[in-house]
Amino acid sequence: MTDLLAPVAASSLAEQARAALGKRNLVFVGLMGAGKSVIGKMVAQALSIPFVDTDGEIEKVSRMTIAELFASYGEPEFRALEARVIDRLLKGGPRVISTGGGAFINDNTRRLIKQGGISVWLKADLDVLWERVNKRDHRPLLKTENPKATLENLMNHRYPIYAEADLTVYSGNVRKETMVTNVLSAVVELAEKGQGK
Ligand SMILES: Nc1ncnc2c1ncn2[C@@H]1O[C@H](COP(=O)(O)OP(=O)(O)OP(=O)(O)O)[C@@H](O)[C@H]1O
Ligand SMILES: O=C(O)C1=C[C@@H](O)[C@@H](O)[C@H](O)C1
Ligand SMILES: [Mg+2]
Repeated sequence: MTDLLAPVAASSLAEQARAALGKRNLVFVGLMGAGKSVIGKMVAQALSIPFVDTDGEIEKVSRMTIAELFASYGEPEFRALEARVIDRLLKGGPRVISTGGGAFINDNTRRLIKQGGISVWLKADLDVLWERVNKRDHRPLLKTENPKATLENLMNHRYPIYAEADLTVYSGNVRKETMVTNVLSAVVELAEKGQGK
């Protein structure tokens, strides 16, 4: 009997989260490998609202890969373009927006996100992140002699800033579906606390 009831409970959580969100965007932030793209897309499906990944959108508008953008124009230009793209995307809510790892660290972009949506930090430990990112080598910031140490330095610098997000959801070695449930529950809880902005 419990199994038969489970899908009803799951769909009502998504409905509650969707109602709590209203016209606002749900914006995923966090370090490379935290799961912003993959979990963001699944959360958007659960909420039946559009999903957009800012790295993908930047690559689309520039017709270049992120690695090419960094190589040709440098990080400051990339951050300026990222801020413009995010500003535009935030204006079309409700959406789930998964940002690149450095977006929320940029003061201008963080201010835009705080104004334009509910932010969710997917927080993960170094070993979990490393396990996920070391399988591919397309991330320009990790093209260093010791990429794991670079990732750790980024964590030390960025975690206090990601902590400014409205919600923090721990992204450990749990199933992706569990992550989706945890995110939806956090959105509902935020609204229940009356802090849903
Ligand atoms: N909970 C999870 N369980 C298993 N694998 C996961 C989980 N979350 C993410 N992954 C995997 O980790 C990898 C990195 O995830 P993803 O690309 O979503 O990270 P990201 O936060 O978007 O990183 P980036 O900032 O580089 O875009 C992917 O292969 C994804 O399938
Ligand atoms: O953490 C970062 O600063 C980055 C993460 C990626 O998502 C890309 O946005 C880019 O590689 C920079
Ligand atoms: Mg991503």
